[in-house]
Amino acid sequence: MLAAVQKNATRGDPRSVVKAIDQFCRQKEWAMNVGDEKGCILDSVVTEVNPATVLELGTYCGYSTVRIASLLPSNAKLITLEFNPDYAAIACQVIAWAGLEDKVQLVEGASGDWIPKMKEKFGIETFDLVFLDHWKDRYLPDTKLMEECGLLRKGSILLADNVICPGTPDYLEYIRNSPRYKSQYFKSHLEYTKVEDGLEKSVFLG
Ligand SMILES: O=C(NCCCCCn1ccnc1)c1cc(-c2ccc(F)cc2)cc(O)c1O
Ligand SMILES: [Mg+2]
Repeated sequence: MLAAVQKNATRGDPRSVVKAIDQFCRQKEWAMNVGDEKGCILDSVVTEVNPATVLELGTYCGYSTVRIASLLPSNAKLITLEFNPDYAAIACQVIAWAGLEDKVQLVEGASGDWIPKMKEKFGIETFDLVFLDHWKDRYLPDTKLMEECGLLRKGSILLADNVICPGTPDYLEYIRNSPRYKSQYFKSHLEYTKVEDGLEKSVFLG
């Protein structure tokens, strides 16, 4: 995938990086990027929220990192957490090829360890937008942890990938029944397939 980006995408052109990855995943080898269809929904939410601070849980190869960072205002900060060192190493190069390294802080490690350190390590007060795309059984515990750490403010937006496939049943049940969130489901498809999947957008009400 990285070779395809370096061969087919223009340095410093995030859209060409996104296009090169989508082309590779459609023609050569499926990969678990959020993809072009759900990516458009992600783009519209990022544009609407116009966030100054973003947390991405699950960098993988940096596809959604590039999509989000390319839409951020110049002073905005995107912190992206990746547990797998091999994914992180690729993502770092993909983000650099897109020319977005100044907007992105790629952190390697476990979300459960890093979320409590966000304020002290990165000077973050609260996140305007959180994109959840990591282990599906971590969406719920990490959301509760963000609440406990005071990282969400009235109006913070959580956008969760894969709520249907592979699925995040405990997270959906919690977020849709909690009086502290207002949720909306965006029906779509699993990246590069016809299988149903979707994004759940939730506003923290404080
Ligand atoms: O597992 C996924 N993502 C997490 C990857 C590891 C995250 C590591 N990490 C990062 C930070 N903390 C922990 C994922 C899976 C699929 C999928 C769907 C159908 C299928 F048949 C196979 C796979 C589709 C996605 O869109 C996904 O996001
Ligand atoms: Mg995903």
